[in-house]
Amino acid sequence: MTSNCPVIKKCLDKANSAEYCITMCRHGESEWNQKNLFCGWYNANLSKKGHEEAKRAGKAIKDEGIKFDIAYTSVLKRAQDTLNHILEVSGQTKIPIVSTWRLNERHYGGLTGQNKVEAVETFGEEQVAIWRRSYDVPPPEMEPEHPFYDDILNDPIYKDGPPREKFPKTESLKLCIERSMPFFYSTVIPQLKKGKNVIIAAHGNSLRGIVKSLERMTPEQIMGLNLPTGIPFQYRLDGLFRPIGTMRFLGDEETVTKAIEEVANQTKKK
Ligand SMILES: O=C(O)[C@H](O)COP(=O)(O)O
Repeated sequence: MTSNCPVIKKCLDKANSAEYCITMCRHGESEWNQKNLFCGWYNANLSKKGHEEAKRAGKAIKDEGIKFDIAYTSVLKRAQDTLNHILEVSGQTKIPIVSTWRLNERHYGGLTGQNKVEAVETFGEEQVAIWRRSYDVPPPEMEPEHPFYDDILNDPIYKDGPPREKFPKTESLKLCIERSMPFFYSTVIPQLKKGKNVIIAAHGNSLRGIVKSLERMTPEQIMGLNLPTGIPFQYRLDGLFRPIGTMRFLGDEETVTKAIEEVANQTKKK
């Protein structure tokens, strides 16, 4: 794209010249992933397999010689423990880590704690697929009598937010993006602008929201995106933070494809 306007030309030159790289990774398998339960804001542990996945993610980053200046993660331990494994294995435990609820998994509302296959038996495959992968249709709200309502609302990990009056009862991907992307643009992008190497360790849907925003995907396109647990991926970005090419996973294609299919098929009977 070209322009004779000096201001536009300067902007285009900047966009075409600058290049940034950001690494992101969904947490390793959690104990609730292992039980095939909707998890959302419940603070589940990593499973044994999830710890191993996170260590493998660290090895992949170490083998590529990727060095970070700063790391971002959610307030949920499955993402924080994944990040710690990555930084320990790749020998960079001294970098600053910022944890924020804004990078939390999307809140799964009343589905939290439900088995995904049983949810399909109750609500039907199409409805569950819409709740899992659509852009703006949230699952049913988590009501005060929900078995995990108090555990989540009163979890001390939320002492710094969100405020009680804005504490979510459920989230669509759109609502998740509305609290994650302001953080991304106001906090993460400025670090990239300063030439810092950034890693974000977060969750399947909070990362889908970042990918949708970066790639300017339509609601139809984002429906088809599933992210595997514990496999880092990178974007190269131009001066306007638009992706140069698509996401690149740090793993062999067969492993990545199989892991993505497993996520997509979690609602199917084994
Ligand atoms: O929160 C959860 O249940 C999972 O981490 C994401 O689940 P999904 O892949 O069904 O959205």
